Amino acid sequence: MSAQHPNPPVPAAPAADGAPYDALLLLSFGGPEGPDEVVPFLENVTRGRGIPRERLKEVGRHYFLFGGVSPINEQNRALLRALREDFAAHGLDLPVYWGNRNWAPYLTDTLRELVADGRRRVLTLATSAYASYSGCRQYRENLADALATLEREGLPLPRVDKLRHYFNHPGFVGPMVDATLAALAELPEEVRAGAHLAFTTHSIPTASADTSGPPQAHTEGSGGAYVAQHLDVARLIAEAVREETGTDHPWRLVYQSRSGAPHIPWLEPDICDHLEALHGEGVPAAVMVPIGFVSDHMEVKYDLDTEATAKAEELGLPVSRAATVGADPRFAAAVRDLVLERAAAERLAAAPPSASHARAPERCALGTLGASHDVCPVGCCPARAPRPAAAGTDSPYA
Ligand SMILES: CC1=C(CCC(=O)O)c2cc3nc(cc4[nH]c(cc5[nH]c(cc1n2)c(C)c5CCC(=O)O)c(CCC(=O)O)c4C)C(CCC(=O)O)=C3C
Ligand SMILES: [Fe+2]
Repeated sequence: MSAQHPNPPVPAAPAADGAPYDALLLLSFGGPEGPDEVVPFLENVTRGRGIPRERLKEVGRHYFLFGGVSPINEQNRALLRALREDFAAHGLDLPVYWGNRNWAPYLTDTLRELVADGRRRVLTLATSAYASYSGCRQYRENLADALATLEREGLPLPRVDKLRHYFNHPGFVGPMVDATLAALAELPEEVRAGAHLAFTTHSIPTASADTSGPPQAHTEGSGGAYVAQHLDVARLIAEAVREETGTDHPWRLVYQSRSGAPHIPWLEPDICDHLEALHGEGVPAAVMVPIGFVSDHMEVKYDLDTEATAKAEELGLPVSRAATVGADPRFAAAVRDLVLERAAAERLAAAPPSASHARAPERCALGTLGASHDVCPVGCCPARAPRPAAAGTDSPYA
């Protein structure tokens, strides 16, 4: 076609260049989509993780309250659509695939499909914005496991990379600022000005928080990169809200969704204890802002909208809850920006020193921490029992 055309038409704007990548992989947690799927899903999640039986029964009950359906898969389908629309609208010709850690579509099946389609260079977007074992390295372990399966099956192995942490990207923070303003507006007017902001994220064992991020950030009792990154986002949102409303809403980073044995220390305070403390201090209202999550999945729908909201009602404390970014077009645009940034960085790394066309990409980031590393170094967010992890310096795969 175009090879025979004497004068191929020049595109009006240069197409966005995703090379060397030939696929984006949306990698997420997965969730059940019916009552029969709840128990097998929870077995997948908790295999070998030492979660008490009682806690499992309790968490199963949360899913059954919602008909056995987690909202997370539908939310990922919406994000897929948003990404594909955004890429198409901006000339980024990169197919987007989706695979999960704990439920269908399973990551291993997605990787098989991807190589069958001829894809060999994959960039991964995990639905967790921050550094932690659960939110980063565990996904890298899942990638290594899936690659090991493909290898056993004699399939070609794609090279798999992972996008940097995006907690401080303006396309992630911006929608949360708007959501916080909207949640403030939902509070009764007479308590609004005095409302506190309760930024929430998933609690993790303090030992795991202290070793989150690259090794140089590992100090006992510090909370590591996990806590530092959340504090930076919380501060950014609180400042933007003050600029917008003219009111200085006091804020705190708190935690939710604790599991594990009671004698093991996890990050505190819990959102419910925090609401009780606020009420005790005479604070008139609170906004819960789940900055730790990318969509309004079960941890948000149950732990905040059901449990914490019931607690607030019992106290007589007016509360509202800010939406997560979900499939916001600004988030989809942020992913495109991160893909193009990483693709440019990979082209630069592969270019001979004399190549003048390869330029260092701009790395967009708000706050005090700067843009995160592209490739997790050795010892980043270590597991209790070391296992192979892909898409890092210590990856057994190229
Ligand atoms: C940091 C973090 C994120 C945020 C980053 C990310 O998004 O990845 C996250 C997300 C999620 N966690 C989820 C569900 C669960 N997490 C559990 C257990 C655990 N999570 C942990 C941490 C995190 N979890 C930890 C340290 C455990 C203890 C056991 C272990 O070390 O693995 C359990 C077992 C039962 C329980 O104890 O709660 C369930 C069912 C869902 C799906 C929701 C839905 O279905 O809509 C999502 C998005
Ligand atoms: Fe979790």
